Amino acid sequence: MSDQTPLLEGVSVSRETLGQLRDFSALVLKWTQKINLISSASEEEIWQRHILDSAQVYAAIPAGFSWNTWADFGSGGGFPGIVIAILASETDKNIILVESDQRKSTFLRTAIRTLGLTNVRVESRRIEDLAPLNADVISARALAALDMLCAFAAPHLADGGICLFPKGRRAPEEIVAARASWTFDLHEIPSQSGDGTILRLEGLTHG
Ligand SMILES: C[S@@+](CC[C@H](N)C(=O)[O-])C[C@H]1O[C@@H](n2cnc3c(N)ncnc32)[C@H](O)[C@@H]1O
Repeated sequence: MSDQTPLLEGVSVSRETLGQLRDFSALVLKWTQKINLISSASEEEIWQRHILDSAQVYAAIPAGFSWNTWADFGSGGGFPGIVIAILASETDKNIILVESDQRKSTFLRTAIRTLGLTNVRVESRRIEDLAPLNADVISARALAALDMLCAFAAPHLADGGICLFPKGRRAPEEIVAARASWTFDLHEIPSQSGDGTILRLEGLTHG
């Protein structure tokens, strides 16, 4: 394996992986001119606000936690799902991207093909219509409020599975609202790329 370059705290990547992240970033910038994949379109911004922001979701996996299947809900332009697939591309793990918008799903499949990723597939349908995924990790960025994310995730979590949800300033209110219907152990991991938090939920159950 080639030398590792630090991407952010807890994540170092090979030169090949760094190249794939750059290629993906260029692909998003190209496609976002036609379909609205991200709000900010400058090259510098995409790296900080989207690539690194997604990479830190990967870094939020607890040390020693063993996983095989990661599902990313509402993947949109591939954040964090494609970034996770790139970071895990040198492992034997499986990533599932769930995205209901057909044009975005087409983009995701194009990115997977262009980057030569073999560890990731797209479910082009609504989360509500999925058969149980039995995922060890479920992520979702900018998809819904926390109580709704819990409802989306619960049927698809494997025993001992965890959720990773990046959140902004409204996190405290969303946590209170979610606790009215859901029980979970919560770890709040400060963002390295902005002023948000990654919420890590363990032991999610209804009630
Ligand atoms: C605001 S975008 C966020 C995209 C990406 N996660 C990001 O952070 O850049 C939300 C995405 O979720 C998708 N989406 C919304 N509701 C969904 C559902 N019920 N099932 C599957 N995808 C959904 C939308 O099509 C959209 O692409």
